[in-house]
Amino acid sequence: MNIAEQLLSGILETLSLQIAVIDEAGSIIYVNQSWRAFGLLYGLSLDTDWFGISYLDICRANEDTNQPLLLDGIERVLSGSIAQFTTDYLCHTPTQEPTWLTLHLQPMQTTLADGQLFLLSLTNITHHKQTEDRMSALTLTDPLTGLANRRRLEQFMRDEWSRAIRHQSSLSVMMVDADHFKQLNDSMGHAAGDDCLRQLASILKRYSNRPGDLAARYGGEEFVLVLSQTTQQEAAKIAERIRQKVMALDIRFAGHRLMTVSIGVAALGIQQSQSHKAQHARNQWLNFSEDGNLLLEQADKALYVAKKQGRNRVEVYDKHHRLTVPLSV
Ligand SMILES: Nc1nc2c(ncn2[C@@H]2O[C@H](COP(=O)(O)OP(=O)(O)OP(=O)(O)O)[C@@H](O)[C@H]2O)c(=O)[nH]1
Repeated sequence: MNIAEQLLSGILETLSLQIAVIDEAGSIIYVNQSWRAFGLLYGLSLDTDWFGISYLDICRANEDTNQPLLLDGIERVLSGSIAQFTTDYLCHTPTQEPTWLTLHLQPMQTTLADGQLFLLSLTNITHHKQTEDRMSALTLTDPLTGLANRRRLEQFMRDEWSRAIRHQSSLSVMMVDADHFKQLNDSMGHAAGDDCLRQLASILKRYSNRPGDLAARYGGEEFVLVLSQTTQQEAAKIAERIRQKVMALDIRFAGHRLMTVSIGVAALGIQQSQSHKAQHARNQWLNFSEDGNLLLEQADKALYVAKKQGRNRVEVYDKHHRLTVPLSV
């Protein structure tokens, strides 16, 4: 080997990137040190002879890579129908935490072999994925209380609304608003006000344990609790318990005023029917399924009534006007 060749070989063997060179049939011609080291995680030795093994067969034999999209991408590059292919996949090795890998394949510019050669690289992107997950959790969380923020709530409502209609199950939401909070802030100070909001949030968190439940900060001193598979009556009972738990915090301000909340409850009712008319109406509702906001608006109207009626109370959206989706069975 001359100096340039030694240098090149040194670079390839030192790279953390896993590299393989494959031919038009997908057979491996070369793998670097990182590729061999990754093989250790599957119980292979560093001396494993990779030469001549079909990379396509390796992919087909592994659950993580036996995906139509991935195999199709590789085959299309090898046949020359696309110039290059990149995809991310989650790799479960038998011996370590799942690893996110980016697979990239493209033809090489070389005259070494009779046919075309291709450079295949696998880059570990687990660290980037974890950062991405942390960032997206941050953008969906309210920093003061740790509850979901409004953006997360909107996503969640859309999903739960269409799930409730599809599965013909009930869905309740409640809007919880601290009473006279401006006065509380004025008499106790903003920092103490923040602490009260955190205590209120932790009560709501306790009532949102199932996967279909969510406690969110809607804004300011207003919160929303979404309860899947919960009827209007059940939600009203929970709302009443929450109201009492807030009183039991025994937070006093402006002389002797007790911190309380007003709560508005609204629920999606289900009316089961086999009629053609009901089927038609159901399809119309399904088309309407992005509109979980309707329930929030109704809970907000009920909350307005609770405030008007003197605060520290639970109001349920008028049951004669509540949303009733006709569903076929
Ligand atoms: N400490 C604190 N206060 C907040 C926060 N967000 C909103 N607020 C305060 O909450 C108060 C809400 O006031 P209003 O909308 O008048 O409502 P209220 O005084 O609770 O009156 P009612 O809702 O009618 O009982 C305002 O003074 C806001 O400054 C926050 O993050 N921390």
